[in-house]
Amino acid sequence: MVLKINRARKIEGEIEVPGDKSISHRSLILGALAEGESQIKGLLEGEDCLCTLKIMQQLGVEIKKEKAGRYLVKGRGLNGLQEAADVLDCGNSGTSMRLLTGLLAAQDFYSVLTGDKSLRKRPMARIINPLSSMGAQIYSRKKGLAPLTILGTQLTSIEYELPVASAQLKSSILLGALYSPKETVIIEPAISRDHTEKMLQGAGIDLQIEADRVILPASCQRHLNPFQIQIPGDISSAAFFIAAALLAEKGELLIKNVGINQTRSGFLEVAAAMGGQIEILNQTKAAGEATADLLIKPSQLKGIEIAGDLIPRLIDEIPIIAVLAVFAEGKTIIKDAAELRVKETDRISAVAAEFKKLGIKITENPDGMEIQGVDHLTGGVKVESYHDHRIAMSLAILALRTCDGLTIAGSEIIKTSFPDFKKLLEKVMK
Ligand SMILES: O=C(O)C1=C[C@@H](OP(=O)(O)O)[C@@H](O)[C@H](O)C1
Ligand SMILES: C=C(OP(=O)(O)O)C(=O)O
Repeated sequence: MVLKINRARKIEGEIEVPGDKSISHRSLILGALAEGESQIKGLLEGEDCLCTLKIMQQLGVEIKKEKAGRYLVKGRGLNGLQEAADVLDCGNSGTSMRLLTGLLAAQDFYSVLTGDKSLRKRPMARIINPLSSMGAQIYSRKKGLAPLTILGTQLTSIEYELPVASAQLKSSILLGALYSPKETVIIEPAISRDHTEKMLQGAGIDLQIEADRVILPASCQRHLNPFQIQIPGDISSAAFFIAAALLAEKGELLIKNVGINQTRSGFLEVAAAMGGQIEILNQTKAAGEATADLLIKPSQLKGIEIAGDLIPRLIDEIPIIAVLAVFAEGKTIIKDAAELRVKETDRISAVAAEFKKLGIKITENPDGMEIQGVDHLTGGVKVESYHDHRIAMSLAILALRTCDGLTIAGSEIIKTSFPDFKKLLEKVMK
């Protein structure tokens, strides 16, 4: 599917973005493991989360849709999942595959997890290795690639230092560790998103969080309480609209009810450091997660350096930060972000290749990129999504500042995380 986006000088209005993708996956999984019925409001109905939803149903969990975004999950307890009759398809979703592998490794049945062409190229050895040390029996294609075959078994605990700051890896180990009576310790090289920890604690699991580690104390009898959750708007989706409003010439955009959890909100810090005018209003907490309304005004941006521990706190926002950098004065340098090479596509080379088509000066480095700001972009060319939703949406926002717009090929992939992206963008383009 091809998406044509034209120049927009004014971005204005009041919107809400769909529910947080990370929290949506976790609500479905943890709801299924709870003892009783959980109610989820604001679930993201993007394809990634719908894959998790379908897999939980295949594992015997009853999940009822009451209305848009509102679901009842009939939890079966930690030991109530059933063997699925078929292969479990994670589609494009790394979160589904990595979290569910940890969970399924500890069940007393056999499972096979697969995914689309992109997911079958993404590294799974990072979860297979620690889970195998816990006793898991997981078989993969060469180099740890999916499909994965899992012969569920009793897992033991682990003390493990993560080789990368990855919330998927941390969560995968934690889900498996719930089934071990011994203590598990996970040490992080830098803080990654902590939704799993917050939600497990919220469901009554004793979990200790220290500066660089998460500890699941020994326990013979763990169980999860059912919960009610209102999922906040996804800051990773909001980032596209924040960028559109910052780069506009005129207007003002209010985005209501966005999750601003500290471990996720690095984008807001970067946008502010670049000179972006973003007011954080009506801060509150919903289900342990900080939320706020964001008021964004057109801003003159300047280039900065982005590196170190900040990277995991904005990892999915780097393609859209690269778009901000194109229209910032001076140079923006992004370092320590080699993880971008193993996302839905290699996001460093995808951004570099597509920006070069537009005449933007960008240098690709092994762990990041350097972008020189421009005054003016002609556009009028066809660019590619690389089957990556965040690349497609970043290019759509870039198009708003080109004279002749852009045509984005492969835009159907946007539905993995933001099905109404185009509709919402058209609503605020004036
Ligand atoms: O745990 C999660 O929900 C996610 C963690 C991040 O991946 P990594 O754990 O691979 O960094 C992020 O890129 C992904 O979109 C969602
Ligand atoms: C990397 C992403 O997701 P996942 O790893 O779940 O495919 C993303 O949404 O940008």
